[in-house]
Amino acid sequence: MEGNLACVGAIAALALLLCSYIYAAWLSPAATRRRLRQAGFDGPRPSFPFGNLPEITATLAAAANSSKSRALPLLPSPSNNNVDVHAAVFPYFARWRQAFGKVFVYWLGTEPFLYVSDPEFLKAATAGALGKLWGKPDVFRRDRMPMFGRGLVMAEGQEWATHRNIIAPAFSATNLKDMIGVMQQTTAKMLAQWGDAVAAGQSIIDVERGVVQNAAEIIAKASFGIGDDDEAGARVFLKLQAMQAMLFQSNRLVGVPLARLLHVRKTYEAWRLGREIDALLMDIIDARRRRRAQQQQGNSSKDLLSLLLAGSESSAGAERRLTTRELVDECKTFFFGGHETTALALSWTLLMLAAHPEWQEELREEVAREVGGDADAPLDAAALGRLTKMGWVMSEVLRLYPPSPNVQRQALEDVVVAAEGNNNMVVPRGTNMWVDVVAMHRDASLWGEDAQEFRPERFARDPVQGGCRQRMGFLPFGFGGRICVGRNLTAMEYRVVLAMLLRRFKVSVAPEYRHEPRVMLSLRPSAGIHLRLTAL
Ligand code: HEM
Repeated sequence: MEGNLACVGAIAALALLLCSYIYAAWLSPAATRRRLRQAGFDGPRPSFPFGNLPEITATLAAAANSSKSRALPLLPSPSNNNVDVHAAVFPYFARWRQAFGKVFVYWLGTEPFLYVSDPEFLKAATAGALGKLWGKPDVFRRDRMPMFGRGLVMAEGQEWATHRNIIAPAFSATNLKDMIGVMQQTTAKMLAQWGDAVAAGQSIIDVERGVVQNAAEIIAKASFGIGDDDEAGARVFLKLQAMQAMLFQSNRLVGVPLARLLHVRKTYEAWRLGREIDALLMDIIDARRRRRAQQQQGNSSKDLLSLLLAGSESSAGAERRLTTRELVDECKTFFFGGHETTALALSWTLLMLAAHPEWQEELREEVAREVGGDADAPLDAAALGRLTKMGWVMSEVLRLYPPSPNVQRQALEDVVVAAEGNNNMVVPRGTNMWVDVVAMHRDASLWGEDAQEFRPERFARDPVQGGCRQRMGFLPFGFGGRICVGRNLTAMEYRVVLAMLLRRFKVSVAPEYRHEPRVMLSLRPSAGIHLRLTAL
């Protein structure tokens, strides 16, 4: 009798599981699809359970197969003016945009995505009070957990607001000034290595590789004060890099039900490495807390971790202290969110300056004028702040090659978007939004006929928007309350590294460089950026 009851119980539990699976994987997406169609959103036809992933994969494979002939010209020429980076990195979006316009719906597995490359629509859907109706997509949360944990990038609601209030002040101009020394010291090491290579006759350098490694070291030192001779720090740094490499390789079927089962080994590996990193960071943080307590606030460290510890203990941030666990996640967030993005901005800049020697010379002159020519003298924040032309160049590079090529949201509630002619459109709760930053940044209807060209002077006329015809058309750091918290740190690091480099070397494009930008989380070169360096 008891055996029968247990059997019935197990069958009922299984049936319940099956029903909830059918609801989540099939019925609920089908209802959302109907509602999106009724609201007037068109798009390519999805199939169950992969959505539009097969078409995305096939388009990318076709592009990769013909990649030998697909290198783009760096500059348009009479024989080849196909400089359309957007079509090269997102061929499927480029095709769907032609068919369905700048706003449409596509599906990753059973997850609906509202594709947006129209700044007017974006404003109508997110401005003012509507901003609160959008959170971060659940579908990416699990995949990104090993990198960001519950850090600021992933936090929601009151939790996010509390963390942001404690973290934002750490990135103030005054605090960042104290990090210039670390940036200068680390960069000097990289430049010395390049100098040795050039002196030994190896003048062609993959600058992307060096700049990424340099940025990783800077962020590790700036975030949690890891010194060159710090053993625990060095271990955590190597493991963070290993985790980055591993997550990078796993090409997951986002949104496809049960697809995680295909990646059990990688998921386990990421989890194991994640636990090791967490344990090392916890030790570092606990030791720092103890040191702070002994020195009674007299700690001389000026890294982000110290500032967060101080911020979460001071009266200004007294709503709540960040726990050690939360601090671990924030340190990881700074590492994964902060170094590669900054390094890519710098790498693409070096390429642009190599291809536009007149701008390279302009910046070199500006550095000599404002910062001085002594390569060993300490840099100061005021002088770096006067590098106006360098600021235009940074904005123009972030426009043409935004390291974060998209921004994502998910509707926490039904969102009513006011459309033309009083036709309100309802975006159903749970719908994800994919803002195609690359498409908007290269749209001739927003930027003019020279949209594909490198013209930093557009930011001389309009330093904030670069002359973009719509307010939300330039979004290298995202938008709204969730705009990148680290953008001032990036601006500072960019100026330090570029000023030091331009004083020491001239750069030109090496014959082996192939211009094949691609997207793997970030917008990056396919095989490094090879430049010829000439010592000055
Ligand atoms: C060129 C460099 C960088 C780029 C292009 C970039 C881009 C972005 C973008 C697009 C977002 C999402 C904004 C949104 O959802 O609307 C973001 C958020 C964020 N970034 Fe950056 N970022 C850069 C540098 C950094 C640095 C140096 C750090 C820290 C050290 C950092 C930390 C963060 C954090 C913590 C968030 C989450 C903010 C929140 O949700 O409140 N980023 N960044």
